[in-house]
Amino acid sequence: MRIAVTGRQGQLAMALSERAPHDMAIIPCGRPDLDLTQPETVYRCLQAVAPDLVISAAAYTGVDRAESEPDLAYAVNREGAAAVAQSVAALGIPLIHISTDYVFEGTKSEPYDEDDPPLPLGVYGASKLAGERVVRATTANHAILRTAWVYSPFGRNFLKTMLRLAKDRPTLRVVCDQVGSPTSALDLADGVLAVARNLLQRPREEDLRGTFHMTGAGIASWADFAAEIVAAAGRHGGPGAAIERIASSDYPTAAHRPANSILSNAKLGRVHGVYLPDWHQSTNTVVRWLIAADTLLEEDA
Ligand SMILES: NC(=O)C1=CN([C@@H]2O[C@H](COP(=O)(O)OP(=O)(O)OC[C@H]3O[C@@H](n4cnc5c(N)ncnc54)[C@H](OP(=O)(O)O)[C@@H]3O)[C@@H](O)[C@H]2O)C=CC1
Ligand SMILES: Cc1cn([C@H]2C[C@H](O)[C@@H](COP(=O)(O)OP(=O)(O)O[C@H]3O[C@@H](C)C(=O)[C@@H](O)[C@H]3O)O2)c(=O)[nH]c1=O
Ligand SMILES: [Mg+2]
Repeated sequence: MRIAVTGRQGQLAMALSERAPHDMAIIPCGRPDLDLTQPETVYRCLQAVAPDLVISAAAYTGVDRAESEPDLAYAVNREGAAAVAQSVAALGIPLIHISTDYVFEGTKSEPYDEDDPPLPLGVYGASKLAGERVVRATTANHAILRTAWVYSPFGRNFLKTMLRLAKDRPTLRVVCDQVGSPTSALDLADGVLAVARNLLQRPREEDLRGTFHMTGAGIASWADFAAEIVAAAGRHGGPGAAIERIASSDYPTAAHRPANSILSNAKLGRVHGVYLPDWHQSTNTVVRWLIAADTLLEEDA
């Protein structure tokens, strides 16, 4: 199976290359060959790659930056998604499109289901929701997978920020009134590839198509997640720090974020038979990986 993935250095794109089994070839497609802000490059690139399926992993992911760059956020997350969706429709192949918990307002007291009404609080979430809508309107042969709080050894993420800050500071101030499910990009890659296999092997099953939630098992506040990150760092000889639990009102940011980001993964399990592991163990795995890599770098120097 040939699988084209948009984005080269993105967390999920890197994790997909890392985790793909031998019968799946991952072909990363990125700038300048495939630029989501240049729609004509998208079809040209995907047609040349001639994949069996496309995973749309590239996106504008700067949540705070998007508030002051809405045009670019929409160009990538809506128009770029449209270009990918039109290309897969023309090629007659399935699409896996990745979306986010930030399409929700976060006021529900229970985990969000796929058919709960979205109401994004910021530009990033609104642009991603616009991308979902254009995918649904363009090709029926899709799975939209909403994930959340992605961390990995690659790219930029909260886990790496915490390890970096812990090197310089005795105390990290972290919000405790936003809850969600931290999701390792490596676990996410396994889940996405399992869905890809289902879509390719069962082309006529409509139930496998549509919108699904896919996050790590278990829940945490950002402060809980930070505490687990520094605890894992302590176990593996990394930097230590105390976590001060604060309210979102004491950590002003350009974008508002949902208080409840918890997504129900029940439909994904029932329909696709996919279950991601609990975030605690995966956090430990990623922290250990990063500290080992850092130690190697220091030995090189
Ligand atoms: N990170 C998170 O916490 C979450 C992410 N998501 C969604 O999951 C998906 C994967 O996220 P993640 O891997 O973390 O993203 P990253 O921010 O790590 O990577 C984004 C990727 O998008 C690429 N990209 C940005 N602009 C363009 C463009 N104009 N043309 C082509 N490529 C572009 C980047 O390219 P380059 O390699 O050149 O830099 C990069 O590879 C995204 O759809 C995101 O919205 C959903 C929930 C949580
Ligand atoms: C760095 C830092 C952040 N925070 C807060 C700010 C924010 O409310 C929360 C998370 O901050 P971040 O900016 O790292 O995370 P953020 O960019 O909001 O992460 C989001 O990214 C997009 C792409 C998604 O799709 C979401 O699922 C989610 O993962 O933690 C602290 O309280 N203390 C800190 O030192
Ligand atoms: Mg951020």
